[in-house]
Amino acid sequence: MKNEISIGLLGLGTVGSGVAKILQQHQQDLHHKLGVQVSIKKVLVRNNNKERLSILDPNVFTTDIDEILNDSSLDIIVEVMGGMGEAKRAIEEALKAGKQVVTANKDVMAEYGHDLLKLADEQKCDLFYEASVAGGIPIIRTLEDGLASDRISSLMGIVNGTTNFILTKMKKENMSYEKALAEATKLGYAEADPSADVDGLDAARKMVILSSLAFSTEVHIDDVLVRGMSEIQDGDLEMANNFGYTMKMVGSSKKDEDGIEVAVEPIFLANSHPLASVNNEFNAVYIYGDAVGETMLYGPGAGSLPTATSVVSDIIAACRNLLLEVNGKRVHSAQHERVIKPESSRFAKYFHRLLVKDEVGVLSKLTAIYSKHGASLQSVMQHPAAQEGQAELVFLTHQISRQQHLDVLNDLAGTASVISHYRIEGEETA
Ligand SMILES: NC(=O)C1=CN([C@@H]2O[C@H](COP(=O)(O)OP(=O)(O)OC[C@H]3O[C@@H](n4cnc5c(N)ncnc54)[C@H](OP(=O)(O)O)[C@@H]3O)[C@@H](O)[C@H]2O)C=CC1
Ligand SMILES: N[C@@H](CC=O)C(=O)O
Ligand code: NA
Repeated sequence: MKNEISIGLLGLGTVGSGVAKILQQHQQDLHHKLGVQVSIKKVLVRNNNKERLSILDPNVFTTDIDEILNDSSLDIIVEVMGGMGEAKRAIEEALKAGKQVVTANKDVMAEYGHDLLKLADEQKCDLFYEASVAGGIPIIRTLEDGLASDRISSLMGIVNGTTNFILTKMKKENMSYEKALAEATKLGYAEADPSADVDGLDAARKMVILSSLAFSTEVHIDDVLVRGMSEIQDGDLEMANNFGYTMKMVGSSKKDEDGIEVAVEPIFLANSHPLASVNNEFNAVYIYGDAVGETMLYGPGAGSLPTATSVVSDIIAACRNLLLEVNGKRVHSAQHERVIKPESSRFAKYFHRLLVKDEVGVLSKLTAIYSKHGASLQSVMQHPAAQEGQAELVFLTHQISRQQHLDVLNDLAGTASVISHYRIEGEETA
């Protein structure tokens, strides 16, 4: 019977330092819960001249990743380096060496997760990745265990803390986009390359992970429609508010008889929707299951200690499995064939903001385009444009297919310039 479980920690940055703090400061709690000592035996750092966490033994640090991966005395490898190539190799090598792996790396799990989970199954090892999506929120475990009995038909999530922080500051404090991004970066929310956050790729990777789990299907990153923060134009946030909506960067996944659709984009979200009140770096995932109905998980999606709680929760799960000798018992093979919906089968309401010449006949030309594509209009509004002789027109459609939406935008080109356009989710309050 083991009386100590040894950890190799790859990376001591925002998340890694949080993991070290929790493991060191909660030693007694962990010993009580597990009946064994959980010890950090090796820590990978980039160089030895940086100041180190004083709570760690100075002898644990190394700059040689293979010293850790080849150390047969280590039971669990915790990958919190970030990035792709080196992190993926480390996870692979650790699994092949029969070690349990915990990672926070949504980049690797989105791109290579299906194969790595199969390798974990073959090696009878645990590969846990709770922290990879929605930081401190136990969404992976909820989908794998809590809702395992249900059939999930849709997910909608605010799963990127950086962009949610930016949109909150822009709306509530009238802060500039640039200042809000700089603040999110300083607070440790943003990726090493923040373009992954603001261009939507970070959220897209998380939606791949969530959708694959929720629909038991091998969803790929290329299946995700991604639109980033650059789509948002001056005045859009205020316009959303005027119509009873809040702009949010939302990841959404739906599955029905026509297949799966996954998207990450800025949308108009009805103020009455629970996700509309999720602010700052907080995340939330709103799930609809056939049996459970609507349920939502909410919490910090980024930050050192919140994310580290998910990493340590996975470490505890791996420790428990080690002590019971049941590691690698989760079956990860996808149950369903991957069928991705065509644009013509994806339905939503849309917001179109157009700039037109302020002259007679323009409106009838535009409405003719909508009717040509069978796109039913809920409302049309005109606003003064900045430039003399021009006007802004806003069209809100009823539920139309994405194909109709794209066809209308394409035909508008001759009569109007499209300032911005967004999907609308939820019913705005009257
Ligand atoms: N920050 C957050 O809130 C969240 C982060 N994550 C994920 O957690 C992981 C870690 O993120 P985070 O802690 O924020 O990132 P950081 O950049 O803060 O930390 C990564 C650490 O790993 C070190 N490192 C990277 N590669 C190597 C290497 N080859 N050899 C030695 N050291 C290396 C870095 O050193 P150096 O600084 O010298 O480059 C750095 O100290 C990422 O996958 C991220 O996506 C997930 C959820 C939330
Ligand atoms: N950069 C990410 C960190 C957590 O995954 C985010 O902003 O959510
Ligand atoms: Na999580």
